[in-house]
Amino acid sequence: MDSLPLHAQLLKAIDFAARKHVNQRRKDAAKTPYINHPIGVAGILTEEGKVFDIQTLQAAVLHDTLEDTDTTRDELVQEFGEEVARIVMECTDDKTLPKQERKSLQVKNAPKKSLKAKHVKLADKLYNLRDLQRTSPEGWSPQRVSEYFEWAKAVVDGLRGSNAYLEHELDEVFKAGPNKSDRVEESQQNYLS
Ligand SMILES: Nc1nc2c(ncn2[C@@H]2O[C@H](COP(=O)(O)OP(=O)(O)O)[C@@H](OP(=O)(O)OP(=O)(O)O)[C@H]2O)c(=O)[nH]1
Ligand SMILES: [Mn+2]
Repeated sequence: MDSLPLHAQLLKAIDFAARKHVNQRRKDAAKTPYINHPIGVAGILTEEGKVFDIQTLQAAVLHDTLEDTDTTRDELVQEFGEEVARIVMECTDDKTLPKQERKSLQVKNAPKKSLKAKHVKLADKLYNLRDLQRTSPEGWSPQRVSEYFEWAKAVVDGLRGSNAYLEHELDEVFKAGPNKSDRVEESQQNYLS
């Protein structure tokens, strides 16, 4: 594994995640393939966070495999080594817990995460919040979207001090709030009328 060039190590993670998420879709009306999300999270890390560490990028691509597919920790250790497996574990919620408890544990545990896991978590939240600004998942009320923003802000506050670029982008998202796309549409309508 370590003998592969870095770009091949990253491709291996992308291929692994794509096969694991193959039958999953995002919750948007267009049913976007789920894999767009982990790849986008890794893209945010390089293009906006200036994070180029290979283990962090592999973990970003793999970050939802333990939580949302049949992937095991051992499999990640075998394929990608202990450090990548550890970062993915740090980004994984215990789905056997009730949802409210999972959500409060994310807030409570955010400051205790390793720097690499904090980077992945910041990029994950940034992707999901922008996705919410773009369109609501099917069945989500405006109140549920606002609550997600409020909760995500509490998690992000616990991750601060780890990447100024990502934190700045998140501040912009929080400043605009959940209805950004509505306002853009309105202003475009005004402009056209
Ligand atoms: N905004 C948005 N999110 C979607 C969409 N499709 C799937 N998701 C996923 O849904 C999760 C947020 O929804 P919730 O109802 O709060 O959480 P849950 O799925 O864990 O119960 C995120 O999980 P996560 O990545 O594990 O992150 P986290 O929010 O749990 O930290 C996000 O990736 C979509 O179309 N838009
Ligand atoms: Mn995610």
